[in-house]
Amino acid sequence: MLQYVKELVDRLDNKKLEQIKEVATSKEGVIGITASIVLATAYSYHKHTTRPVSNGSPLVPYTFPLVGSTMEYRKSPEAFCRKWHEKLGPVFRAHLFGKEVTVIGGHEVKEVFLDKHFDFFAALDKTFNLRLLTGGGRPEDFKADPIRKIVTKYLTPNLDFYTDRVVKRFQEGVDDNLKGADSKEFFSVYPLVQHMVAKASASIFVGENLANNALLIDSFKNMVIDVGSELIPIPWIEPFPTLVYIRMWYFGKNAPSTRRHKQQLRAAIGPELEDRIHQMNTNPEWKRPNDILQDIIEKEEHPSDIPYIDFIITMITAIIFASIHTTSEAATTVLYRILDNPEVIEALREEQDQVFRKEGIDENAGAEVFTRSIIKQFVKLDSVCRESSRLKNEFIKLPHAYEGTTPLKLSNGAIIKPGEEVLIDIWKNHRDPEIQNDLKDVEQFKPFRFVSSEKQATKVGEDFLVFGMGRHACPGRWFAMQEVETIISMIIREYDIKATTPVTYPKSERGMPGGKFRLEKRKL
Ligand code: HEM
Repeated sequence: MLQYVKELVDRLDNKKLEQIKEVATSKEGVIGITASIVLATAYSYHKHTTRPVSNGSPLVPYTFPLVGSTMEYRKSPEAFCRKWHEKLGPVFRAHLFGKEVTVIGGHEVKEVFLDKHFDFFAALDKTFNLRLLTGGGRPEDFKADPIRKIVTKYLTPNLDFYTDRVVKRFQEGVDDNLKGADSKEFFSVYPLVQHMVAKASASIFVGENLANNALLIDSFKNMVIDVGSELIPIPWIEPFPTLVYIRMWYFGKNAPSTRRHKQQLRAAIGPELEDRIHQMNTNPEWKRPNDILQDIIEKEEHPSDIPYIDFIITMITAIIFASIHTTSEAATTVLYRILDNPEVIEALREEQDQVFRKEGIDENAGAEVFTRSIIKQFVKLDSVCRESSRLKNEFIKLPHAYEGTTPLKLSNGAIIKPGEEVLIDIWKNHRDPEIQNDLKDVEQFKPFRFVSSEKQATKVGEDFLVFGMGRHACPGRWFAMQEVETIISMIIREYDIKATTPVTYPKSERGMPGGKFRLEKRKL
């Protein structure tokens, strides 16, 4: 029945969805939805008695249908992963987030990441559909492929070229926060690095001029957080894809924060776009700005059936969603590890001095020395970044939808049916000594363990899944890690940093490390 309703909603246009909203919020609608939920629950309860095996995989037993094992997982994802891996092995079935799914860890993750029939974005769309959430664009414009192409063609090959402006904007980001003071205690790392990342990324994505626009920077920083905070999972909705879908659409249509960000992006990018097109058409002397926006204008075809500005805003929105929060969170994770292990700071400063001496760089030089080729020589720093990311609170995530047309049998016997989703168990692979190539003390943070191992922080594999793996592995990872490593390099070179309260690490799947810290200009 629910599948039928889902298909119905998929075929509806916005006007009809408005009508559904009216019905859903009426008294009769509420009674109808409640009755459907009760009926579906009863049906599901009847169907799901505790079975030892499901679709060829051992099944995590659960008592209550619909809820399944979600509560057990959310109470302590780590305990859940540990317990069920020990009992059931690297691949098992579990009723999580509203449905039975196959959870895949161990070497078998390759069978998902390397199979072209598995699609991360198709699965993500069901719980985080960017088009619905931002209330704009056409379904095909919010796909990964065009964004992947833009990142791969225009961003990654030009990272060296962009170094100067990145460093300048990082510096500005710190100055904005210190407001002329030499020292300040911060409540948390995230807002500081998020501001730095947003400014530097904006200067590359939409250009130097727009990176000075405070409202646009506000959207770069807060769009993802505002949308994400509206989507805190509601356990009673999760089992009903149609309700999840309506919730996203309703939020995208009506939430004041969505409207604000859409308006801010349009108000900033619209006039800039008009001006650039005017200049390109009329002024042969015009100096072409070097940024991703200009690359898109000149080299990307735009669909003729949507206004040009909508196309551009859709692209920029998708890039913002992929890049700003992810990179800021990564930098936050690394910086807290360093604050928690202050001896690392001295080792990293020594590494900088050694590289500077080798390259004949004056030891009093400013942050502009952190070019890509210099950053690449900071192997200790890179190891700290990989190790911090390996131990991050990543548990069971990265849903992948199986888009093959016939059932697929994994090597362990698990059957994946067309249309089903699998989830990846990052926690297991990041802590399994065998997968980790016989690393010792896998639970411990050992900052320099990857120094001589050819395992850079951007090197994906079954032992490092932060950026996914295979042909859809994150194409922005070189840019992201360069930003993270430049931020850390700059901060430790120019400031003394010290945790002023104990660093805390989240035990749940949401959240980041926390704790206050002090930044103080170094007296060299
Ligand atoms: C530390 C920061 C980042 C993390 C942790 C991260 C993580 C990920 C992950 C897990 C995926 C899915 C991979 C898969 O399906 O196997 C992904 C895909 C993607 N990421 Fe990132 N990402 C980061 C930064 C960025 C940046 C800075 C950009 C762009 C400038 C970016 C653009 C993309 C795109 C376009 C895809 C889709 C690739 C495809 O499906 O072909 N990411 N990212």
